[in-house]
Amino acid sequence: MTLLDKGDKPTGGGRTGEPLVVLDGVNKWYGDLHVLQDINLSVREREVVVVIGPSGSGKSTLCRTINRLETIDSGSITLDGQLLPQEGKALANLRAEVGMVFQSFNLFAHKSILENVTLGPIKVRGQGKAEAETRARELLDRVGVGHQADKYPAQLSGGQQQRVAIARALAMNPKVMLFDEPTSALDPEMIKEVLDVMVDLAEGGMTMIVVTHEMGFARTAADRVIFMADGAIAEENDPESFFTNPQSDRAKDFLGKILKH
Ligand SMILES: Nc1ncnc2c1ncn2[C@@H]1O[C@H](COP(=O)(O)OP(=O)(O)OP(=O)(O)O)[C@@H](O)[C@H]1O
Repeated sequence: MTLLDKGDKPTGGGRTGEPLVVLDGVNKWYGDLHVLQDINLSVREREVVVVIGPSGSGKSTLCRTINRLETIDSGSITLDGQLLPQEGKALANLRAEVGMVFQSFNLFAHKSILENVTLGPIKVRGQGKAEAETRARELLDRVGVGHQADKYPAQLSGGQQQRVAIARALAMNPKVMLFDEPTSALDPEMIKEVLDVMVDLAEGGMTMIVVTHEMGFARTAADRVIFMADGAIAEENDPESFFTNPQSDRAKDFLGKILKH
């Protein structure tokens, strides 16, 4: 079973559709550090883009600019043709359309699992409680934690909490899901359960941008791998070509190190 049937997504012939998230000449500085350097990136509907690169290369910052957790200094970012708003209600609505899953699960400790998932739909989307709860239970079932709905985050394993975080993002019916190292804080046996949910999402046609060190996921689920170095997109390719024939010395060096582990 997939979390989203292909039929739920617009069809465009082939696996991917129209450009959905478009970054055009995006630059960002932290003081003197040019953390994002002229980023041009177009992610299409239903495309799964995996972003890899050395520590400090700007991967998280890239994700955070896409849902405006960070502002940019120049260039533009559009979602479905709309410029990303900077503030106010429009920004809250935008965040609802861009689901984000972080390394740390960021669940509300004093709310039940069910409440964690219904909060956004009720507060931001204006859904009724009953409708939000029905949808939340459905999503929690689908990520395999439906039986934990009445518990609190501390009573769940890390892998279970991360699956709740994914359900919480999906409850807002996002157009795109961003994952920033979603398995980095997990014990090895829990990594697979989270990756399985992500593969399921990818197969279901969700548009995804995933920062990860899980090269198995990149090889099997990605349509495209982007290699970042020093704040720039140094190289991009389909996974097969990227992993078998990286072009730049930086990418070769990076893969040499990461694939040894
Ligand atoms: N709020 C901030 N203020 C100043 N510098 C920052 C800030 N956030 C990140 N940086 C710096 O920006 C650079 C890019 O950071 P970023 O977290 O985007 O990299 P990354 O590729 O995701 O790294 P990692 O794989 O280690 O998470 C780093 O040098 C980091 O120290």
